[in-house]
Amino acid sequence: MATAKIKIAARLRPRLGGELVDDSVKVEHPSNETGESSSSGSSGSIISVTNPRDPTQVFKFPFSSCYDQSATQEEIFQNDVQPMIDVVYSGVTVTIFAYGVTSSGKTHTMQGTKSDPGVIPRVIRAMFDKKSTIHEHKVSLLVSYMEIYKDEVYDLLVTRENAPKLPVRENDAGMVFVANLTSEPISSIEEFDVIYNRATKHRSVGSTNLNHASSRSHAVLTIEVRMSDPVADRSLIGKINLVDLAGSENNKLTGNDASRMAESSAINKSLSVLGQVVHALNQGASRIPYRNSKLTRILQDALGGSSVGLLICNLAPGIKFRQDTLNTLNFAVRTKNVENKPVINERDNRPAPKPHFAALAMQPPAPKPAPAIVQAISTSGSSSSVGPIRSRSSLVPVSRVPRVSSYGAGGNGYQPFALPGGAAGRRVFNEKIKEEDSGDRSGSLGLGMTEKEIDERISKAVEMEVARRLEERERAREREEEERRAKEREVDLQRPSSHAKPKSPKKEQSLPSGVLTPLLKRHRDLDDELKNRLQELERKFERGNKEVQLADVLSPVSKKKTGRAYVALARAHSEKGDLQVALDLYRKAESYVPDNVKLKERIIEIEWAVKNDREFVPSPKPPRKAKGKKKSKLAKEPQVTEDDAAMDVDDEAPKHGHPRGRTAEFGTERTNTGASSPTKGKRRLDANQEDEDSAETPPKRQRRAGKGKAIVIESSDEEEWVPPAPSKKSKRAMAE
Ligand SMILES: Nc1ncnc2c1ncn2[C@@H]1O[C@H](COP(=O)(O)OP(=O)(O)OP(=O)(O)O)[C@@H](O)[C@H]1O
Repeated sequence: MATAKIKIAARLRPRLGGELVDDSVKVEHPSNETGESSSSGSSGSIISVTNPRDPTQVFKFPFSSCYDQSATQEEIFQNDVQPMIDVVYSGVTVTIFAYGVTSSGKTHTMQGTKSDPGVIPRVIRAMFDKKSTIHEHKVSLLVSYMEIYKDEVYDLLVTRENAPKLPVRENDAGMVFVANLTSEPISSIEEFDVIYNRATKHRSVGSTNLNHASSRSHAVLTIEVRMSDPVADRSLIGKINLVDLAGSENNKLTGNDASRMAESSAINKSLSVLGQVVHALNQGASRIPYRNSKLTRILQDALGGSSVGLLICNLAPGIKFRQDTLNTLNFAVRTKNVENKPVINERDNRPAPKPHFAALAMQPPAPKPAPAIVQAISTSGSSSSVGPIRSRSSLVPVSRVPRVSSYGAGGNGYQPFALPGGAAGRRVFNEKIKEEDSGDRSGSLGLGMTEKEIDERISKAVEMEVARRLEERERAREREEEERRAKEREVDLQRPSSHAKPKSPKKEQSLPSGVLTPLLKRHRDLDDELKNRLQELERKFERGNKEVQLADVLSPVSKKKTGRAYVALARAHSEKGDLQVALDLYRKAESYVPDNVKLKERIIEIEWAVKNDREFVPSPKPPRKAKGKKKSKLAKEPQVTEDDAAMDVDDEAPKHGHPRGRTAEFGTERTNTGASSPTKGKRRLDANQEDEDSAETPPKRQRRAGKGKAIVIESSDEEEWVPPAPSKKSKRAMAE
């Protein structure tokens, strides 16, 4: 199947009033034969940025289209967007997204102004122009518009008061869609304008120091074209997703207040996941973290999926934004290597014979690869014969009726990013949709079932599956137990009679009744306990698995930071007495710093306290009692509490030296000792202590921590470890 790389266009916006003039970011065009530099958007252009650390050095970023301050909206549209319209009309999904730091001109590029319209109004005009040239098919256009605000999806076509948070779902073919998003038919540009202007007012916009009308959400406008061929009884569905991302924000510059900060953090987080997704795709990772944010989940098809992509990188000029410009350009460089496998989205509308229910489990035929036109606009030009499009199998049993968009059914369950694919497998569903049209089932997903019913079915299926697996495991465990008992019996029988224990079969038979009852009860109790443990293990595994998957994609430094954050939270809960919550948080921390021995010890201690319903008091380590020279040597060492040791999750700190400045982030907080330690009531979380520990000899370690801790684990009554008084003999030896 043909592949198409995401095309990149970079656009440097003009200086705004009050911005300083400098040349730190420039667009350079190649010169033609007459020595004049060619126009914006011509191939061979580069963006050059001076190195913030060394002004003599310049970073150069070549992209297929680079637009300078003088570039017009029309130029960008003609060069990069117009060719996509034919792709959409060939039944392929196209995604165009504007990316860049706040105030870099994303909204200006995508939306523009009345006097200087941007990509969106131009696309609409081009879509209607193209429509008017098609006579052999019945063509209809539909619009849907959503925003992702603080990681929740809202429909912009309904008023905000009526707009619930919309769930993001995945159909059986692995395509992601936003459930219950409305889509309205549009028959003219004027009609679109009315809908769009009304919807744009619903979008979350706020003022920051950098942009008085800053987008606080990611907005996705989708125009869908449905072309039905009445002769062949099939239809093609093309889509164009126009995405105006919110800009990444440096909060030192934005001057955001608390509520803006919350928005900003959601924006930055989703953009950071976007970066991780692109990185993982470039690395060929087995797991791409699409699910870590709604934005990436919704853009899944555009990133490594089956749509054709164009990324417009918006850049703000000047030194003030230079670091952001470099970040944006680095993101663009990585995105340019992402390969998609575009497919034609075709439907067969012929009615199918009533199927046997087993046919519902049938895999839909592989979608057709995209036509040559996609190749023409692809910058990669690479093509390979890899298998059918990426499609993940559903977790739900195959007999479940797959969900499809309510094509022609009033908009519920509309799939802006889904490619429902081929023909025969879908006939069944089309028929069901028709059946549903005649009935009145509001909230139905086009299958004669309401969403609630489908959800119930899913949870039932999942419950049954879990019950089945547990039962299977239980049976396997019983079998093992039975085998073990049989072996034991065999060994007993083979034992020579001289060594025979009183537990001979004869004796067992002669056991008085009543003796067995408590034994059987105990066996049942053990059985129950085992079952509980199994369930707990299963829960732990699932929980751990999620964290481990997340930890997989983080850098070592981020892992440690996350681990520390969890430890700090856990400690706060432990101090409040929320031991179960604290325990969960410590376990989460462990997923990020799995090798931290002290953390493991802490987990064991709290597990013990929770299990035995005891209070958990992280006791301070008693001051060391030493005499003579030894005492003065020890007195110089910083006193570290037991609690410190367990919290220490940073193992990268230097072996010697003092707490570093950065440890203040998670590394300093009040001790509960009030001891006159050199940390003056602050607790260190750096690695010095751990390193010192590991340098100690085993007996010394045992004396210092192991022995005291072991007592705490074994018995909560003996929390303090007091060194034993030296014997007379050792006193004599010391005196000598
Ligand atoms: N090419 C351009 N020509 C003229 N003005 C521009 C251009 N690009 C951006 N601007 C102006 O710069 C300001 C910021 O642009 P815009 O709101 O589009 O940024 P943004 O990247 O969408 O910001 P945010 O992420 O905060 O929403 C606006 O006043 C806009 O009119």
